[in-house]
Amino acid sequence: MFPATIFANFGSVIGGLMFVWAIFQQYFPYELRRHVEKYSQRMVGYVYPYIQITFNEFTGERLMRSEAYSAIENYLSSKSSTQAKRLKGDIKNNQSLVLSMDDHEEVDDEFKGVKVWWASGKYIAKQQTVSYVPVNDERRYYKLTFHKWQRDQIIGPYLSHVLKEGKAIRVRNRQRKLYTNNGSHWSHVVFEHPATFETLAMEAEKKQDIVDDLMAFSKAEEFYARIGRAWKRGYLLYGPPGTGKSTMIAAMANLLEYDLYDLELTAVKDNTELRRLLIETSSKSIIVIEDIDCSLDLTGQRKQRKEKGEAQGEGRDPKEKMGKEDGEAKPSQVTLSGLLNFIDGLWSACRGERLIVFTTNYVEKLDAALIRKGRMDKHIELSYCNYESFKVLARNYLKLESHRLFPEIEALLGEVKMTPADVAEHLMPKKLSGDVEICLQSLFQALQKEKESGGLKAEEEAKEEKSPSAAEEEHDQDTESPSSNKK
Ligand SMILES: Nc1ncnc2c1ncn2[C@@H]1O[C@H](COP(=O)(O)OP(=O)(O)OP(=O)(O)O)[C@@H](O)[C@H]1O
Repeated sequence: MFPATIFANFGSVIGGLMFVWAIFQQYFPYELRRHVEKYSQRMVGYVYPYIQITFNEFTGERLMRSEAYSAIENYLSSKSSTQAKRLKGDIKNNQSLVLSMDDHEEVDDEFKGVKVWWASGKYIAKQQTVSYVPVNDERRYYKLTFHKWQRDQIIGPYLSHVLKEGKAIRVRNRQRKLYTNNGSHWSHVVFEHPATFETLAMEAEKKQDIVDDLMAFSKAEEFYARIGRAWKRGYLLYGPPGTGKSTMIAAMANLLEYDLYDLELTAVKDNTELRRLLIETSSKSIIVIEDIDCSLDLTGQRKQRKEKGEAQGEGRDPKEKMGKEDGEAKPSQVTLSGLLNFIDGLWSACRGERLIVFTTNYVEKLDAALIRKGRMDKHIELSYCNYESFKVLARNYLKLESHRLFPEIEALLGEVKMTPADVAEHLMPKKLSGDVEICLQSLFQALQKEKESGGLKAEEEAKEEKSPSAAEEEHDQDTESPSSNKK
């Protein structure tokens, strides 16, 4: 038979079937049609060896965007860019180009030796009866097809793998945020601090220990679930102003790719407001309470806002640093017990991983209840610049590994207390062309001047030996469980 004849016959058969279907739809009652559809689908089911699952973009009565659909979209984006012929491109978070497969495309995937197929599609939804705004009624979906023999493998492990991976990709691609509370509300800006653990001036071993701890925490979801504890960890960073506490927090956020919530306790009205603010924080975040000693006093009462600057002593005023306005002094209402109750109770009930970080310049002022084990799991001391930290700064600022002045600077740093912030100030080139010699000379002279003006470490240590402070006694015991407060 000629192909033309075949096409003619085929066309007339299709035409005939369509005619019968149209008549059937028009003259037979809905109930009968439903039965015919049901049984014909069952018949197909007996011979069709595949299972299909559809994931619609919008679900529920209020047509919320489905989380599963977004996760699948993220999961498929890398496969789409290598397999699909027609792609859609979009810029997400103002930064990265995200590709996904266009409608009616298909990609395949493999999971533990089992092959599956994903197809994208769309259909036009029925018009809503009342609509004052133009409605885009195209509804998209992904359809997953797999062999029915693999039902258990795909519906269980494969789908949870897809959802988990898809969510992880979204977290990696998202633009991270720095939240600050203006009274009872969080407002945010994009968080783009460049600090990393590589650029942080600190002893290599201590740094590695912190990085390992953070990484272990971020991967410990199953562990926390097994032992029945909330996936939370508390850090206390203490040390003089300018030793890098804020820089370390930024490095932590960059390492874990978490958001930052900078909680200004003195701007919070009472415990109820505090609770609300903390509950509003999202998963994968670091909640920071800076200068905790200035926000809560030892009796557990919050200090008045005016007092905070005064209590700061030699430290810089954190309000100044965060660019916050100074308000009028208000009666204190946020209490230490309010904060502790939250850390122990409600906060634990919030799903997802969170770190809480307290910083202080005066660890000895803190209440024992606040920093006891279980609340603050890790205590990290940031201290004056030593030679190892100086070498990190010299590498960062001057791209220097060695120099004839290094031995003299090493000797001086052993004798003089200078913060990494001050050392960094000297190493900051005055001109962009950066004269290494000028910077090192400037630091060398400053250290010498400091030594001559009596800032000798040895002298101070000798004095401290005569009357050891409560803080140091504690610190000697164990940096993992530092000072309880000696009132
Ligand atoms: N350990 C460090 N490593 C690298 N840079 C540092 C370090 N410490 C301080 N700096 C530099 O000094 C500046 C001030 O440091 P930072 O604000 O982190 O200190 P801080 O201990 O948080 O001070 P404060 O107690 O006053 O809040 C930083 O912007 C950074 O450039």
